[in-house]
Amino acid sequence: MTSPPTIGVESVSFRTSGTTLLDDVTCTAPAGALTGIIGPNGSGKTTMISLIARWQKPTIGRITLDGRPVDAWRRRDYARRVAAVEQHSDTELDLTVEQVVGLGAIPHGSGWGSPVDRRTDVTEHLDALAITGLRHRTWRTLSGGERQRTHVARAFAQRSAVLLLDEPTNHLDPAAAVDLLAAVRDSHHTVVAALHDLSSAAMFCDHLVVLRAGRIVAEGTPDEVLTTELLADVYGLDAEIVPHPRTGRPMVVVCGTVGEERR
Ligand SMILES: Nc1ncnc2c1ncn2[C@@H]1O[C@H](COP(=O)(O)OP(=O)(O)OP(=O)(O)O)[C@@H](O)[C@H]1O
Repeated sequence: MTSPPTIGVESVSFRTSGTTLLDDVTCTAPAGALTGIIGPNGSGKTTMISLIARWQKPTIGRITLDGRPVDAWRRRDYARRVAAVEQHSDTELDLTVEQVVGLGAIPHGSGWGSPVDRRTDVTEHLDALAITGLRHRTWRTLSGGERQRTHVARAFAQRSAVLLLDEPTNHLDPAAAVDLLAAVRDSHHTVVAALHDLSSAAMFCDHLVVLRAGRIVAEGTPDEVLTTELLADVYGLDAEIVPHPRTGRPMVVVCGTVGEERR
């Protein structure tokens, strides 16, 4: 794996079908860190991931890896450098878990069903996501959470420097969600993850970017960003931020919602 880059989003706007989905967004995902993109439904998190993944192009502005614009890479080289897991990614083919994870190596030219070192590689990623026991299970027999973990193992197998994850803890039970985010955080990728769960964002992210209606509202460490005022303003949540009794990291304690007048 090459060294993880810093991702720069520079004055990016994205418009489609006459609608502005992102409006003059500037933010950074620091190298080797886990950056969480948070914000209410429809605030532009998936759009941001799709632009960094190069699935769509910004209408204005640019996105860079270590200062180099993302469109400067050939498609195959970019696929080696950046692995992405979509929110509703699925596969039509009824592959086994081992084969799906092996698909991650395709940008490197080896594909699945190949030699012993590839099997070892796949085993390592199955272990990291605690799905070794599912190795020979076929896709259609997997639960939502098992599919999600398989997709992340596939992204690990891509041996890229950047991981883009759209709601990676979707479908996961609490322990599986914690294990997945811990594995991602410890993976030494530059990670950008769209997250809904504020407790997970507070616990695992090094850096947070907050979106509302396609605009950046705040950016910084969880300590800097997660405040009672911000959660009331952006989400309409009545919440307290208290230090975690063991780690000291901020913890979001939701008490209810606030009235319209406070938003
Ligand atoms: N092709 C499109 N044309 C018009 N509007 C779109 C299009 N695609 C997405 N949108 C709108 O853009 C906004 C941002 O969508 P996006 O999926 O990026 O939000 P999100 O923050 O990921 O939402 P969620 O948390 O619900 O997944 C939403 O209001 C969505 O309805």
